[in-house]
Amino acid sequence: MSPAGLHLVTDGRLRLDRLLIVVDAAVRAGAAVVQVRGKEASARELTETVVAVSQVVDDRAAVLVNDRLDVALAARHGGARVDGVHLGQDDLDPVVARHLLGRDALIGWTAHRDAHLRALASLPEGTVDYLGVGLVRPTTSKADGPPVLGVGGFGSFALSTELPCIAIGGVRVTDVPDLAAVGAAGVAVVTAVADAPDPGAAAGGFVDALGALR
Ligand SMILES: Cc1ncc(COP(=O)(O)OP(=O)(O)O)c(N)n1
Ligand SMILES: Cc1nc(C(=O)O)sc1CCOP(=O)(O)O
Ligand SMILES: [Mg+2]
Repeated sequence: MSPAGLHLVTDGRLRLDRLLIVVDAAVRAGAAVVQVRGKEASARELTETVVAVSQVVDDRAAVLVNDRLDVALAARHGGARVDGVHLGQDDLDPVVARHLLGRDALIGWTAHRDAHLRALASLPEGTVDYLGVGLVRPTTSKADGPPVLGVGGFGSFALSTELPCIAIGGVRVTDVPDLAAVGAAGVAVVTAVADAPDPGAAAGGFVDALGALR
């Protein structure tokens, strides 16, 4: 399963009915990955959201769970197709996630410092499939986010790893050509799609911009 393309990261502020409309529009437009993120949700609420997202997505995109390996496993146990997880540096060990989710799962890890690359190098080969690297620009979607790298900082980081790097943090559709030119395999967005007047059109803009550069 390839991590390349547009990742829609869901906006935990949205009600479930609106969230599913945004997910459906983004996937219809060609988003490759939907990452379900709900920082305030209980494990049970987040599992219900993952199951509902998985039903809407069907086989049109990969479904990942942000942070919560337990939720990914619970949703799978309930019969939902969950393809993997996106883990941060403070989340469960990706080695444990790989062990529990299996060889075919898609596992992403957040990285934006040299120390993260050293930690990556200490993992068994094949543990992590891609890196989420940001911030590209300031964002209102993550409290206490990491420092802004800008496109140049993202590019330097991407050069120092062989794993595909997904750019995140305030990414706009007009950033895509520059990000792709410095090595982005894809981009992950919350606001640029969820807050757009027409989320499907916004997602389609990203998909077209990424596709035009392949
Ligand atoms: C694609 C992608 N990249 C990075 C992140 C950030 O993950 P994390 O550091 O765990 O921060 P939270 O999303 O948990 O606030 C991501 N979610 N997706
Ligand atoms: C969830 C998340 N993680 C980031 C990181 O850099 O680790 S930035 C981010 C939020 C991205 O949302 P938007 O597209 O609205 O800026
Ligand atoms: Mg996290």
